[in-house]
Amino acid sequence: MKIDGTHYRSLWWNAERDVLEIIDQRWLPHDFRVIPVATMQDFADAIYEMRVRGAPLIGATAAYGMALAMREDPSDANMDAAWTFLEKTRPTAINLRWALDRCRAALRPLPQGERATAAHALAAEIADEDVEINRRIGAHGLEIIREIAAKKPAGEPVRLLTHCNAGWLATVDWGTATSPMYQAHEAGIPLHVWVDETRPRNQGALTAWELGSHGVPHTYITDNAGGHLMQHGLVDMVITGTDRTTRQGDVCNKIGTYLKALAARDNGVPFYVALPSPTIDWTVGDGVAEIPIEERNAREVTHIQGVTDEGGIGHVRVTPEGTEGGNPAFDVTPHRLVTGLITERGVCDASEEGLSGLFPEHAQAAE
Ligand SMILES: CSC[C@H]1O[C@H](OP(=O)(O)O)[C@H](O)[C@@H]1O
Repeated sequence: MKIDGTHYRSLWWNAERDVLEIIDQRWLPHDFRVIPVATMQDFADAIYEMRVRGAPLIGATAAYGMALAMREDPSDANMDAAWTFLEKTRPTAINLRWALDRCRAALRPLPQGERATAAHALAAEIADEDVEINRRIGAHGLEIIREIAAKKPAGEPVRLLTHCNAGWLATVDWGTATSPMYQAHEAGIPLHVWVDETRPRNQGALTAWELGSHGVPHTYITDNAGGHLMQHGLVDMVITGTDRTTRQGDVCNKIGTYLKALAARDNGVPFYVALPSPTIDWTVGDGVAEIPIEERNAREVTHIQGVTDEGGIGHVRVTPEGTEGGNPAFDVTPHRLVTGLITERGVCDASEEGLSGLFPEHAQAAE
């Protein structure tokens, strides 16, 4: 992703300072701050406080956290302690556990003296893989956008609606839902993106910041406007990310996604989900019944963050003093409402057959 002409990933290893550096997303879009992640507590805070956020980016961050743990103490006991310490930071995005499990499986068989080097290499590999997975998702999603564009008068934009930020900032690079947008834009296909604000943390502002940096036309809308826009034929396609998709294609994503899917179905608008395979939880069938939904601090709902008149970043309370807030951070869209899953291996139906067709190695393992 380019920021003022400079390419950035969302996290990177600073070899000179021998430390992981991240973009601290808590202050975006108003303030671009890069911070080091130097201790295990820094890693836990970075994930829980959403300094880094987004399922794939959380996974890559956790892998670097395991690498730090192996530098500090490469014992089995510390590996398990690091796994537990990091895994408990956020319960819903499966990429966190996926990355920690992958690290532990790769490191456990190694002599302790080799673990720190191997862990660091694996974290870098997971980050690089994420970039390539998302690039491929973009290429497959581009073809869907291209098909929609071909049916429109020349020059008329393809109108996409997206919820939350499944963008470059939610991954190491490209984004998942935004990758097809970036690639379509670069291919010269006219786009217009309706960007859901996505209360309560307003990750839509991150998406607006990204799209603006990339020159993609967009409009920031309230979460409740999408159904109206679809009713009036102003949306050609909905595309979102996911934090965990089950083997039968149920999609867990930011709270409010389910409502968008319902409106899309009611208005005949295709609803696609950009799905990197590490976000598939092959152990879960029924997402509504089985996926743990993170309940975050009510202050995220009772207050809102923004730039104050003095130019600083502050919070204001939007509710009466003493009003209780409820803050489930995700919901689950049943696979019946999903038009298709855009993975790095291609597009498939949101079904066990669809996913096992693209990922037979997992289907066989489950038998
Ligand atoms: C590419 S996955 C992004 C996914 O993660 C977001 O959640 P959060 O901002 O709480 O980490 C949101 O659900 C996005 O769709």
